[in-house]
Amino acid sequence: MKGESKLEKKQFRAESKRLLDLVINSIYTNREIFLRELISNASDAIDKIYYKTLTDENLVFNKDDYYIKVIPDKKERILKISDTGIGMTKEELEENLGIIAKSGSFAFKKEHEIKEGFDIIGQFGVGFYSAFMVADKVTVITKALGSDEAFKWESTGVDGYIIEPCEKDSVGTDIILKIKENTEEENFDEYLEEYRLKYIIKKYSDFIRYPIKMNVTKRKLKDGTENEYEEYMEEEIVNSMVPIWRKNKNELTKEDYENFYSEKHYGFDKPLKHIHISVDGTVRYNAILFIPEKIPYDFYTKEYEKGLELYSNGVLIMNKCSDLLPDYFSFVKGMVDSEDLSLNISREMLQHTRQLKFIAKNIKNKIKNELKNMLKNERDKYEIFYKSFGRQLKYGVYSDFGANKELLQDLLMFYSSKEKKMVTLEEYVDRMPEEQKYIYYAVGETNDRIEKLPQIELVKEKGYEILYFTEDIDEFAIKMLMTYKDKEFKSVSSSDLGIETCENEKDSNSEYEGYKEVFEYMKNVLGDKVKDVRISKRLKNHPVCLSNDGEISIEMEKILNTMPNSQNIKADKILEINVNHDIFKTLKECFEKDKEKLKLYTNILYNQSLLIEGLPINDPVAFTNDICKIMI
Ligand SMILES: Nc1ncnc2c1ncn2[C@@H]1O[C@H](COP(=O)(O)OP(=O)(O)OP(=O)(O)O)[C@@H](O)[C@H]1O
Repeated sequence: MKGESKLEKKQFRAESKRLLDLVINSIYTNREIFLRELISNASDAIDKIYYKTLTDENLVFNKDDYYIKVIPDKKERILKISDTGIGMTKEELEENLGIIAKSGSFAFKKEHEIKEGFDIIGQFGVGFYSAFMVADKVTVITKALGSDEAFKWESTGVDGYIIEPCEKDSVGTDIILKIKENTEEENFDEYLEEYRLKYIIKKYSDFIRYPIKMNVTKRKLKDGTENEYEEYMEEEIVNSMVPIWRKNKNELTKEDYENFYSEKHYGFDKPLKHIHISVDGTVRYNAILFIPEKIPYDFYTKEYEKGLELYSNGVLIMNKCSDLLPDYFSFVKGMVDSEDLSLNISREMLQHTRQLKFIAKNIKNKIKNELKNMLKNERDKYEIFYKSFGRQLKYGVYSDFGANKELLQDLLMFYSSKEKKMVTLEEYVDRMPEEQKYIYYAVGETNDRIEKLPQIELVKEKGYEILYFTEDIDEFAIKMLMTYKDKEFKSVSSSDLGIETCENEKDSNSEYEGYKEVFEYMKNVLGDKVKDVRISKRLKNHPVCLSNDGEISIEMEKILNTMPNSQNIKADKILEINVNHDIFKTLKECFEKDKEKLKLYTNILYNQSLLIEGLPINDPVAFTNDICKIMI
């Protein structure tokens, strides 16, 4: 044996050199994942032993004998990752670590025709080399199952590797990394720090199914003293092994989910609702999703990143996989773990999105159903949710040209003039009187302000319910929706309300005929500020209001004009005059006797109608001067 121990320095194969360079410099965006890769390899190696014991009756798998140990040595700048897995023979060392991108695990899988339910993570054969991102030199000491020889593989990177026999007592593999010296840009010391290693293990490998052990520093009171402490080392299992999402729902309490929510830093609040999904179909996956109670501070900003954590068989692949959530459910937090994902080489992105698409669609429906159930059975909770995230659902109705409106329409709620609380569209439509043609809504800054709008008088008098829209997005979403259960939406400010007034049309028209000139004159005074001046059919007590013709409402004009690059979009405004109000007599008198006064009054009335609408007055100084003129 010893006679053979001539140093065999071998070159990596040519294509491997280039690949090694690629691994070290560009495949991974984050150095710390080297530990995830090495731990995944160790876990695979233990899986392989386990698999052998299933098929070889001479072997027994004693769970306690199988673990991974991470041992940092700050002084020597050494980080060692040991496992009690299957180990490698000399040939396997040569094959697996001499040719980059040759995955022994993939070959093992093929060779043993591994069936469902038994999963080995490695498949590309590059993970191991990520060690060179943090180490100058990597040494592998390994003894294969069933062999009494051990071998050492050593490399400092692109210049090749050596393999020589060595001593090792037990079956398994030690990966020994000589950690690089710090540079100006990079702090490599952190990969020797206990707390940092623990953090990385927890982050990426918490759910590896074998124990990952580490000796950790603890403190205790020194014997015979009252306040002197001494440090000692104790072995600890760092990972939690069985992930909560693989547990049976019945075993878990609300607190378990809440703890998971805060451990994972999904939010500082308590989740309003959790959804635990286990799917065992064509694509198998487990997921735990949360609907938060409170809006994350950056939720309605550009900085907010939606997405779910994505695990492949217990190993974290992506922190925020945005493809898993549609924008309208971007408030959902949580994770997905699947055994069936096709990963790409760095495990950072997914090569094929078919499985991911399937999972995303599934998740979307689950969230929708959960929200529907909440709305039906836990109304108070739903209202809390809606207060925080209702706006996002409305954006969902509006965006993508209304592609998701059907899915979301039953989740919408608005404040009702009648019920004095939030109601759904279904509730509104179900109690509509038979003769009511439209779903009426009014737009304003607050419910109180809408309540006082002159425009709502007629609809209210008719006894019809009005939905109050107080958020910018509301009217845009509703315009996209167009109808709900075949009922069209109608703004109380639109020129045609579709309500038959009590006075017959002829009467009011003849009245209009009589005063046509007055309105024509007023229209001329206002020029193109308004499209028309008309008799109001909706006003009961108030003298004037604005309404609009066409698709763009006055509220929409307001919102559109606050946007960058707004094209000064204008609603077609109608100045409506209440002919039953005394003001009308005054206007008529002025028309006959004092045209200058009629001009003055017209401008004042117009500006008043703007104020009621919450629109800016073009010339506030002129307006106050006009008011003064009538005071003196
Ligand atoms: N600790 C270990 N014990 C036994 N064999 C190992 C160990 N580490 C690596 N190997 C062998 O070396 C091969 C190459 O490892 P490497 O991490 O480069 O690729 P992989 O795990 O197969 O794929 P991936 O790129 O997905 O990580 C593995 O497939 C495995 O056969």
